[in-house]
Order: sequence, then C-alpha cells, then structure tokens
Amino acid sequence: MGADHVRRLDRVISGARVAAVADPDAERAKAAAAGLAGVAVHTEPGAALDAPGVGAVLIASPGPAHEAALLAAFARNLPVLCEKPMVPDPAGALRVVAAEARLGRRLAQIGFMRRYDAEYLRLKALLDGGSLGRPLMLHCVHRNVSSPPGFTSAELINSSVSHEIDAARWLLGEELTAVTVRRPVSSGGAPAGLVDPQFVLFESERGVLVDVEVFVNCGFGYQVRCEAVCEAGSARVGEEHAMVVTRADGARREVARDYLVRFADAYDREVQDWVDATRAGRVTGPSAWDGYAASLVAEAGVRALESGGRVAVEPAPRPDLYAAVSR
Ligand SMILES: NC(=O)C1=CN([C@@H]2O[C@H](COP(=O)(O)OP(=O)(O)OC[C@H]3O[C@@H](n4cnc5c(N)ncnc54)[C@H](O)[C@@H]3O)[C@@H](O)[C@H]2O)C=CC1
Ligand SMILES: O=C1[C@@H](O)[C@H](O)[C@@H](O)[C@H](O)[C@H]1O
Repeated sequence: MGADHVRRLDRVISGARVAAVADPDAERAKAAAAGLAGVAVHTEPGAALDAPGVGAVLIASPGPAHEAALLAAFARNLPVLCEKPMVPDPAGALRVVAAEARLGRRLAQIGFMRRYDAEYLRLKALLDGGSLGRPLMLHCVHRNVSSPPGFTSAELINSSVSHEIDAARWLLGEELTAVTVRRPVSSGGAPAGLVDPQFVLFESERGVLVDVEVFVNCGFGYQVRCEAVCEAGSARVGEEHAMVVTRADGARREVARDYLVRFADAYDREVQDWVDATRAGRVTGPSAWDGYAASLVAEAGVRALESGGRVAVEPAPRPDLYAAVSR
C-alpha cells in the first residue's frame, strides 16, 4: 500500500512530492523510491520525518506500528494521513486521540477511503437527502480473492471489516453500539484454522442493523457492496465498478482482483484531498476519533467472534476537539 501511495503522490497527485521514504526493510524502501529523483531513503522512520523538505507524512506501515509513527508526527507538528486501522488496539488508539487533543487541533486524517469512493459518496448524499426515509438496515459484502500470509481470524474484523465499521458510522451518522459474529462453515479455500467467511452483525444507536459478510479467501474476485434498506426504498452500491465485454458468444462482466483496482479512484481522491487540505492549513476527512471508534467496535467484534455472544461497545469520553462522527 505504501509503494502504491508513493507512486500516486509522484505521478497522480498535484501539489506534493515525495521527499523521503522509510521502511525497516531497506530493499522495500529502495524499491518504493526507485525511479524518483531527490528522495531520501531511510530504514529508520524517525530519520525520514526529519529529512529536508518533509512537511507532512503518509503512514502505511502495518497497523501495530501506527501509534509510534503518529505520535512521532504529532511531536513534530506534521499533518498525517494514516492508513487504517489507525491503531488496531483501542487503548493505543485512545492514546493517539489524547495526544492530538492535547495539541488542541487535528493533525491526522485516517485512510478510510470508502468515504472518497464515487458510489459511496452518492449513497451518502442520497441517505442525507432524506428522500428514502430513515435507514433501517445495511447489508454489506466484503470479499477478497485471498488473504495475505499470516492473516488471522481477528484481522478479518479489525483489518477488513474496519472499512464497513467506518462506512456504516459515516453513512448513518451514528455510533455502532453492539456486535455479534456468526461462523458459517469455513471455506476449503481458506488457510487451515482461519475462520473465513464470517457473518458480522452490528447494532447502531438508533437500532439500525448492519450485517457484513466478510470472506477473504473467496478466490473469485474483490467485491465490496453495500445496500441501504430505508423506509421508502433501498439503494445499493458496488456493482457498477466493472466493464462489461460483449462478444458474439455472450456478455462478460469483469471482476476486480483487489482493492488497488476497485478503489483506485477513491485512493486518488483521498490523497488529493489530503494534500489540498494540508496546503491550505486544514485537516479534513476521517478523524483520529473515527479511527478510535472503528478500533473499539472491531475489538468488540473480535471478542464476539471468540465468545459467540453479543458484545456491547463502550466508548471512552469524547474530547471536544472531535465531532461524534466526522462527515
Ligand atoms: N485502505 C486500504 O484499502 C488498504 C490499507 N492497507 C493498510 O496499509 C498498511 C500497510 O499494509 P500492507 O501494505 O498490506 O502491508 P505490507 O506488510 O505489505 O507492507 C508493510 C511495509 O511496512 C514496513 N514496515 C514495518 N514496520 C514499519 C515501520 N515502523 N515504519 C515504516 N515501515 C514499516 C514493512 O517492512 C513493509 O514493507 C496497513 O495499515 C493496512 O491495513 C492495506 C491494504 C489496503
Ligand atoms: O484495507 C484492506 C486490507 O488491509 C484488507 O486486508 C482487505 O480485506 C481490504 O479489502 C482492503 O481494503
């Protein structure tokens, strides 16, 4: 993901250039910076933050490394775009929230890119417009072709479903308050011991039910869908994003293989917005509080997976700096 963001900053985005790249794996750092002129390459993240020309930082290390990177950026007053999950452990996520609240101003935008996807944006505008009445249910599908090596049953929730958690909070404009996880029969295509697929059911403050089928070794494509069922109609996104090829023997709809294809436009819009806001001295998009809320709900989901029961979500007090759900 980091290499893709480097490419994006270099070739797609206007108003920014890559000044430094850090990865403890020197080969990966060099590969990410290959072909770019004037880029400092480091294996020590702190050294990259202090490199000449660095005015903002994009974090795309694994989730457990995000807390240290965010705090290091805050200590240098650097605006940050941090990939999801902000910090997978809610206690660590809360430390990030507390550190930013102590600064008294936002520096972090969290990389929940669904909020920048054209289809999700249309769904959000429709729900906010009110013509369908109140949302009653969201039915979501999140399928990956295959999971990365070492992917755990907990990561189906705190890495993959974290996107649906944020999208549901954003679309509904309210918190998720409880979660239950059911285990269908596991797929023979999943690595041994991985609970895949899972069926995750969230409840919201106002009683909206949000169900998510997450299946990260489906083998047949990268599919992300969301259908909102409301009092006066329903709206579904996630099926347009494909070319249909018709030949004499029939029609064939292409299926994306991964997120880099399906959400390419969303990542571009997300990073361009971040660069534009940063240059204007503003911080927009999903906040550190949204990142904390997603981690807290996901952690409740992991406990629900383990216990088989319904787990309530119990948030810490929200600092005044943050909206309940940023728009
Ligand atoms: N928004 C989205 O759709 C997606 C987001 N992601 C997120 O991007 C992040 C990275 O994921 P992947 O690229 O799939 O992981 P990856 O494991 O392929 O790459 C992570 C890289 O970070 C490096 N690294 C480890 N510790 C580091 C540190 N302290 N500082 C700097 N670099 C460090 C590793 O050496 C590795 O090269 C994760 O937070 C993940 O959840 C990943 C895929 C899609
Ligand atoms: O964020 C992402 C990955 O980290 C995660 O592992 C995948 O399941 C998601 O589809 C992708 O968007």
